Amino acid sequence: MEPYTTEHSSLAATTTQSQAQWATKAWQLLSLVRAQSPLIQCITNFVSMDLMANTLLSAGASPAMLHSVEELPDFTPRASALCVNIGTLSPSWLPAMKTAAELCSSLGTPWVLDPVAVSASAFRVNACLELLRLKPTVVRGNASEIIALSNGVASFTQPQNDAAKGVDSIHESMEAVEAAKLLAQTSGAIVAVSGATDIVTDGNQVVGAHNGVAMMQKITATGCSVTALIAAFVAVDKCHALDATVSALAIFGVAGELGMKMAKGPASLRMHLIDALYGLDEAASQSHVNITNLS
Ligand SMILES: Nc1ncnc2c1ncn2[C@@H]1O[C@H](COP(=O)(O)OP(=O)(O)OP(=O)(O)O)[C@@H](O)[C@H]1O
Ligand SMILES: Cc1ncsc1CCO
Ligand SMILES: [Mg+2]
Repeated sequence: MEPYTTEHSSLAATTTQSQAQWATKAWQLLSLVRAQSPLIQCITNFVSMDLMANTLLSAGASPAMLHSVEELPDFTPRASALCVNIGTLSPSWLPAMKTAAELCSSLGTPWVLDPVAVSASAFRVNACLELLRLKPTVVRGNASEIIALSNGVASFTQPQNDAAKGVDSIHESMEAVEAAKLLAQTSGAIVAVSGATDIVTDGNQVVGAHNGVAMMQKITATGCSVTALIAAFVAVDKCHALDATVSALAIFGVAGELGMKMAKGPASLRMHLIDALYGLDEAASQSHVNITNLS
């Protein structure tokens, strides 16, 4: 296999990549994660810690769930990327999230924000707006979260998200394309919307990953976990954050598809998805990764 490095110009982001080229890229980035085992600091919710850490491990990365503000000056500079997730946010956690994000931004370390249930409260919206000011490399949410956050950024108020169901989306990802583009333009982040088609945009280019199975929504924290996987992929290809983001989403989706062949329901899918991610090979990547340029 031809080695993939950030200097590898033939695989630089373009709007005209074929599906086969995207599949090659996704496989090469997964291979880089396995080879480099980037240290990924996760400041995340209590629900997701286990699945997130196991997702990172099975992909070849090295997770560390450190969130004490006292440790950040020592530890965060050693991380290759940071994942911040507000799922079970409380006031005592926010300073650590902000301090870690500030450290990463000042060090040029990529960091990724997951705005879980952002429309649930004014506290969450304000926390996300403060975190967005610290320049995340990527924001990944479900469609309802990205629509709400994009509206919140535009109006600087708590979004009216009439029927949001807590952490679960009530919108399809394709409904959030314009909100994602606006959020990317206003924040400077790559924005990813998970769903049947995962949408990724830099505010101009829009790419879709058409992998995964619907039952992944029935396992809590699959979204949180793919956000951490995005952090691992961006860690090994900092210069192409859009490509790394869509590759991580596609690879996680492929693991879901392969895992589903052996699963009987959400609990066994959770186990088989992790096994499939661990064992995913080049042939499966080439035949299953389904990324297309949507604009
Ligand atoms: N209808 C679907 N078909 C295929 N894959 C899907 C579908 N919906 C979601 N997924 C996949 O499931 C994973 C989780 O996405 P989801 O949108 O459910 O995240 P989320 O709502 O943030 O989850 P959580 O908050 O529980 O972590 C992603 O990898 C996504 O691609
Ligand atoms: C269920 C749940 N509640 C807060 S965070 C979380 C995990 C999925 O986002
Ligand atoms: Mg979520």
